[in-house]
Amino acid sequence: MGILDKLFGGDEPPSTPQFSHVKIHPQVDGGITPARPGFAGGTLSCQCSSDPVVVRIGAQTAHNHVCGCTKCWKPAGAVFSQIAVVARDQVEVLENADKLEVVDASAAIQRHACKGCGVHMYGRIENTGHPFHGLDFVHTELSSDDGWAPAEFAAFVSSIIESGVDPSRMDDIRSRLRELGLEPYDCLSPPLMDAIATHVAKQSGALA
Ligand SMILES: N[C@@H](CCC(=O)N[C@@H](CS)C(=O)NCC(=O)O)C(=O)O
Ligand SMILES: [Zn+2]
Ligand SMILES: [Zn+2]
Repeated sequence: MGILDKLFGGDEPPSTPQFSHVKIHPQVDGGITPARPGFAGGTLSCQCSSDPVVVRIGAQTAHNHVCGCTKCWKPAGAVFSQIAVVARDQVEVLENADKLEVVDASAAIQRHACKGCGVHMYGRIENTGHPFHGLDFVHTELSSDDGWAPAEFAAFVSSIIESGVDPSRMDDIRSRLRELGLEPYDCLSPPLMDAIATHVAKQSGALA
């Protein structure tokens, strides 16, 4: 294929990780930017053009990943969300807190969404017995600051079918995730699943 075909379209789609017709999420589709060493947080803003909700995150996030579940907020057109955790005491609403509402009070993760644009600004676990109590869930793509920890894996991949993705596309989607270095799992990653199981075993007494 000549250079003009490559630039302006030929028969074969380019196959480098930067160019794929399988779209996952805007933060990973063009390749993944590494975290900046020493990065210590920033601010998130919702998508309202006036009076946006602004949230300060006072630390680097951990366990960033793309999530295919139906409950996490996704930007328009994205098949996956991108979500990370940070200690809840590092999350502070700076502006327009009155625009926030909890989308589903019965969910384990209470997602505080903007009533204006629908973006989830943070998800909080209020159940003190939950394995992830103390951690808030945030979408760092809502920040214009550079240096956030990038996605490391893909969670709840099969769940994208529940949003209407044709099951016949799953092989291509899992291949693309692996190409991007995002190992696909149908629940959380093994370290996080082990952490949950350890917590449950300690609560039941099966582990000391
Ligand atoms: N298949 C379900 C999975 C939902 C689910 O379990 N989501 C995970 C990942 S965010 C979770 O921890 N949910 C807890 C919650 O939503 O409160 C769906 O897509 O709705
Ligand atoms: Zn908004
Ligand atoms: Zn999710």
